[in-house]
Amino acid sequence: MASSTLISDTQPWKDLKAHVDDIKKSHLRDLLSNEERSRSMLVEFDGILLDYSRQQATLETREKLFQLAEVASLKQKINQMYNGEHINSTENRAVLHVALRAPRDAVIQSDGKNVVSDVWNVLDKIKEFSERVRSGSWVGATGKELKDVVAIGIGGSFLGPLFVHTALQTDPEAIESAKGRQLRFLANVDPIDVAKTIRGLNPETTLVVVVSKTFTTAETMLNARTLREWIVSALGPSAVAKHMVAVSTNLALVEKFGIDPNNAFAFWDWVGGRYSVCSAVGVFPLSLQYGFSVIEKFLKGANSIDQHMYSEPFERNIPVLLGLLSVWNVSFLGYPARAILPYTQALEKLAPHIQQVSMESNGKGVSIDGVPLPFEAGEIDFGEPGTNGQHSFYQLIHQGRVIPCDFIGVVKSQQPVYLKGEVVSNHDELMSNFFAQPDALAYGKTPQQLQNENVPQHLVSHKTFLGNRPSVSILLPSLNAYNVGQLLAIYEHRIAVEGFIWGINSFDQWGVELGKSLATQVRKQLNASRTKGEPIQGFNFSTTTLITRYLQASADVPADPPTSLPQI
Ligand SMILES: O=P(O)(O)OC[C@H]1O[C@](O)(CO)[C@@H](O)[C@@H]1O
Repeated sequence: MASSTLISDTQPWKDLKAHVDDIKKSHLRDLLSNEERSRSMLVEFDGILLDYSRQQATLETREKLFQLAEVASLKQKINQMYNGEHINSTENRAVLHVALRAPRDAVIQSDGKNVVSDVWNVLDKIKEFSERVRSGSWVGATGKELKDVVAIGIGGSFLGPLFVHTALQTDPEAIESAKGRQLRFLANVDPIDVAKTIRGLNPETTLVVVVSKTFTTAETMLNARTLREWIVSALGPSAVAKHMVAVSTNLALVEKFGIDPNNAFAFWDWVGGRYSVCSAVGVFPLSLQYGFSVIEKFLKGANSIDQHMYSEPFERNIPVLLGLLSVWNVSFLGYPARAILPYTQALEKLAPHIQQVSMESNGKGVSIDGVPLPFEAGEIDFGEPGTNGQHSFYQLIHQGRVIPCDFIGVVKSQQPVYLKGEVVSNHDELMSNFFAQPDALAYGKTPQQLQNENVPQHLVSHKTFLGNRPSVSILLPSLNAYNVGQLLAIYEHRIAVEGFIWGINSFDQWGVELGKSLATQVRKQLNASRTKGEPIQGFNFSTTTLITRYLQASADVPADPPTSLPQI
């Protein structure tokens, strides 16, 4: 396929379009009665079991998707990514988050340089520094141990680390290694978030980590200045050297801010913000909390999937299969959303993280060559852990819109509970739902079944479930640092596969810029109005009215307010 050809102009795309009618004629109820088909839709790798037999797809669909992958040059694109080619063409950057979790002796080149040695130099520095803090040999300005860490960052400099932290909080090994320590995150510029984050913390025992790839993000920098003020007002200006450290690709700005670059942990422009959890962005704050050895297992888990993605034939390649099926659901069956439904509370921050990775990566309107797409790319991701979600939005999933679901279950609970007299453990109860829901969605319930159950006629249509609603089931052996790394990499690669097929650039994010620059204009006018009484100008009637109302109603805010730190 010529590089400027849209994927939708290719024969395999057209074949899949034509195939939709055949698929829509069959019901999952019937497809699932074919055991041979179901068997061939099970894939196992390194303890993970993927079952995609509840997709509205046959073996013929799969074959056609492989033909689409072929014409989209999927294998070549994966290789280009792993070989450090500048596949993020609009920013002229390589995309090498796989290098962040490669073993020490691996060789991954970018621009003629083996980046793995740079990665391990930073990992060694993280290990050394975090051990000093954890052992109490690095202390605060008043000689007290730094037991509490606040990581300031937003978007990719927040969501991934929060997801991993939340997952590890229930892992016995991680709990043990985090005893007596606290890790908190500060993302939103809302002063309420600042107040909540520092509530109950003592600056004397707190280490603040400013995490920002660019070190220019407005929210992060304002929060960093606020917490610097919190430290300085309690301990004096010299305390910054002991209480503030940074993670960034922009060490010059780190220094300008007043943080010693020796206490900064670098990463590189070939790491996209939303793909940065395996860089110092995640590894540093998480190592402070759990110790480097726990976080190294997380990196090893991600690396296991990186190797699988690179070398496994597509028929058994978990991220490739998932990516192709997502394209099938979105672009052919017309289901634009996906629900991420982990049946473990430990993964409650998986969906928020994947929202960014997926929607910032694939929410694009043009091809990588800048040609408007004649189809809609990207997926709307949302989710909640089961069973909570069942009591929230599952009604819509069962009887309203068709939303392909990812069910994620864990064989061994990290915190099993067995109550005397109960028939099943709490974990069995949870997993009963994990096994039941996909079949409820797939089979549904027919009017005939309801009539056989003597349901009154006027309720039959209300109680009917059409079924034929697709899902995948992913079963993990347990949930520890290693498995969390595997799961992260599966989603990262699946999203890349979707983008490679759609022929878009999954690694830039120009769509976040417009709102940011408009906010700058508003900020300037708020300032000019408050300090010089200038009228609001240059906006439409609606925006002018809203801003003016805001200014009038908050007129008691002094033009040059005294410094105050939020307190709740
Ligand atoms: O790490 P930084 O540079 O502060 O950026 C934070 C986030 O902001 C974004 O640019 C979106 O606004 C994300 O892509 C990024 O993860």
